[in-house]
Amino acid sequence: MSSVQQIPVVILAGFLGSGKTTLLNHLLRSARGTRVGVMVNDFGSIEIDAMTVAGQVGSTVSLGNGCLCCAVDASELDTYLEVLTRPSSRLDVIVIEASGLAEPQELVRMILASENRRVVYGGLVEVVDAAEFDATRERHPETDRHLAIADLVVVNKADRVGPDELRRVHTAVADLAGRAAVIDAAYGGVDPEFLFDRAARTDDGGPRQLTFEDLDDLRTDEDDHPHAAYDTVSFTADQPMHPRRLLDFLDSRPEGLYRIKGFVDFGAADPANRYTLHAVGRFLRFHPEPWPRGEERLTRLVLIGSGTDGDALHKALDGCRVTGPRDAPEEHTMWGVLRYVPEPESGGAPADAP
Ligand SMILES: Nc1nc2c(ncn2[C@@H]2O[C@H](COP(=O)(O)OP(=O)(O)OP(=O)(O)O)[C@@H](O)[C@H]2O)c(=O)[nH]1
Repeated sequence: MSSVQQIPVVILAGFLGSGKTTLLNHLLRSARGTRVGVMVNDFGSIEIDAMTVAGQVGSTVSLGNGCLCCAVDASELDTYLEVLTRPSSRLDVIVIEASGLAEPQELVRMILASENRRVVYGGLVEVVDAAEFDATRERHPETDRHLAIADLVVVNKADRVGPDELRRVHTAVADLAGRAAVIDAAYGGVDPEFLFDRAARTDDGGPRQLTFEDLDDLRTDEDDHPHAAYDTVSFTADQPMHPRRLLDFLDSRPEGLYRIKGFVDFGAADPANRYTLHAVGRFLRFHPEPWPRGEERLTRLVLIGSGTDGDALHKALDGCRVTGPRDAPEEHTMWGVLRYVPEPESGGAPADAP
């Protein structure tokens, strides 16, 4: 199977004035080497001046720091995704800022249904104004529905409420948000790592290659991002993983476990391929690709969440290892995994749409 470099598409939603643009500007500023493609409804609020505008063609703006912005409405979405996912755009992630009034599930559906093979859904991020939460819910009862389908909720404007009120809002949001991770922030100050992988880019600007240094090198220096506390767990195994047990683990992954990424070795169940695992919120995909020649057969995963129990996650993953010949997976156990492999011709959504 030929592998196609897939680009996560993250949808950023939230009510008018909740702080979406502020968060986006923060992400653009702190993305460092990662090339971010941005789609917004209008350029007005993006601090284009803060960056060097390298060139502008039609409604696409190419920014000096490697970002690409375009102004879209829904009918143009596919066209712009097509442009932004071209290898020549060399983007690592695309963020779509939904307008404050947009129904985010429509956008999520469009991304999941995209026939563009280079597109992979990167999650729905909902921004909530901590100081206006009750009032917003009252005026917009659909808030509850939006939170229920989010993969990550940012309780923004933490600076505008006291610690007790922040805790109360956080808890109320977490109750509504189901399995989404919930993080508090001021001025959108979330670690970009929560939304996308930092690119391990070679100096020649060549295509991005995810390395294990990249996976392991998750910053945890909270001084940098006081409001973005999260936990990461790295897991490595040199025994193959049991497909059914790993799927059981993934199907019941705990609340707050926002992202899982890495490679899985299923051993004799598919000796030819390693499986790239990409989970964001409730979204889960496996992408098989032939083992690179000479590559050590290891499973390596990084799990990122907020309020998760690292020891318990480690233990649960340890329990997914194949312990010996008598523990060999039964016939057909890979079928469960293959349900989460996109169809080669569509790249669309196989098992789980939100
Ligand atoms: N005090 C405080 N103000 C914030 C914070 N985040 C954003 N703001 C301010 O809130 C206002 C709205 O922020 P935006 O980022 O424009 O919000 P938005 O969700 O993009 O708004 P729309 O584009 O209208 O939907 C701006 O004046 C921001 O400076 C925060 O954490 N604390």
